[in-house]
Amino acid sequence: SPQTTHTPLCGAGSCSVPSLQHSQKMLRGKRVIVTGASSGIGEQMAYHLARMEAHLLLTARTEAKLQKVVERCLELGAASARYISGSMDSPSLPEQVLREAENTWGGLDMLILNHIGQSSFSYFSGDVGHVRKLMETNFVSYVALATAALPLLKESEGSIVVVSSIAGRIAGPFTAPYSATKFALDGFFSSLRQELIIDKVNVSITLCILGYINTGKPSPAHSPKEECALEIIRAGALRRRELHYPARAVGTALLVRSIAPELLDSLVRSSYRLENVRRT
Ligand SMILES: NC(=O)C1=CN([C@@H]2O[C@H](COP(=O)(O)OP(=O)(O)OC[C@H]3O[C@@H](n4cnc5c(N)ncnc54)[C@H](OP(=O)(O)O)[C@@H]3O)[C@@H](O)[C@H]2O)C=CC1
Ligand SMILES: C[C@H](CCC(=O)O)[C@H]1CC[C@H]2[C@@H]3C(=O)C[C@@H]4C[C@H](O)CC[C@]4(C)[C@H]3CC[C@]12C
Repeated sequence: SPQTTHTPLCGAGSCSVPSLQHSQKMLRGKRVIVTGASSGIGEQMAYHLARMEAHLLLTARTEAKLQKVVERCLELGAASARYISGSMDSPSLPEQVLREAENTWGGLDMLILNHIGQSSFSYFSGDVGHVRKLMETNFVSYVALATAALPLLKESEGSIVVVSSIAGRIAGPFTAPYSATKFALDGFFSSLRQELIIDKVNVSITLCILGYINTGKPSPAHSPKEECALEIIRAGALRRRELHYPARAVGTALLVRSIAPELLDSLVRSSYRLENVRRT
């Protein structure tokens, strides 16, 4: 299928699981856009890609942070690194980002969609305006970026990587707007993947279903952002349909949901200390 036929990863009859080194080498000299690259998982993806000697175009709102990330990427060995700052709730930014890639590189190999707007962990406040804005930032801009990138990715037989969450597969409480944006990503990009396969277009779409990742202070309960970032890049390079990270936690939750959804809902509800959750 177009999801798996791009680059032969192992010789006939040899390995079936390509090595980490192999997927890293596959990115040398490739032209990659990473959104939400000024902090967290996106920043770590930029550093891994820099070590792999990729060409990088990074985006986020905060120019001062992007400048520092670009400098570090160049120190780490990026073939080139630049940025565009702006908010992804602006309808013109996705086109601008893709124009920059076309003008500077003449093409694109991988689009990593990772940014998210501000969300809080609280009861739904009834603020429909917030839902609309978050849909623009977390969902519509992903669609706009992928749409603008598709002609270039068709030419290079490249890849789209969509960073989503377990909250985009299993709706727990206190994340209604965020969860809605992540469910929407699954619907859109899984449908688009089907169309690309029907049309024999060799552009892969990898949907990343992440559990809780440590993007702040070190915590044994959360998975490390550095490893998570590497797994996302690797899944994209290998043209996987989905990444589940951390594999065991996400896999178990999805399995329990498919067998006993009400049991899972109740386990999720009882895992929170309700007195700590805000109502506004
Ligand atoms: N951390 C976790 O536990 C989990 C994360 N995920 C997913 O991983 C991805 C990365 O998350 P994480 O690293 O934690 O997030 P962070 O909050 O650390 O980073 C978010 C990035 O998006 C940028 N950003 C924020 N608002 C906007 C905006 N309006 N327009 C453009 N860029 C914006 C931020 O930079 P700036 O403020 O400069 O704009 C930053 O670079 C997300 O898709 C998230 O849903 C999924 C499951 C769990
Ligand atoms: C509770 C979820 C993890 C379940 C698990 O352990 O498997 C979390 C996974 C993603 C989180 C959300 C996220 O990353 C975006 C926001 C970040 C803010 O700092 C807090 C609110 C979030 C909506 C956050 C909420 C918990 C998760 C859904």
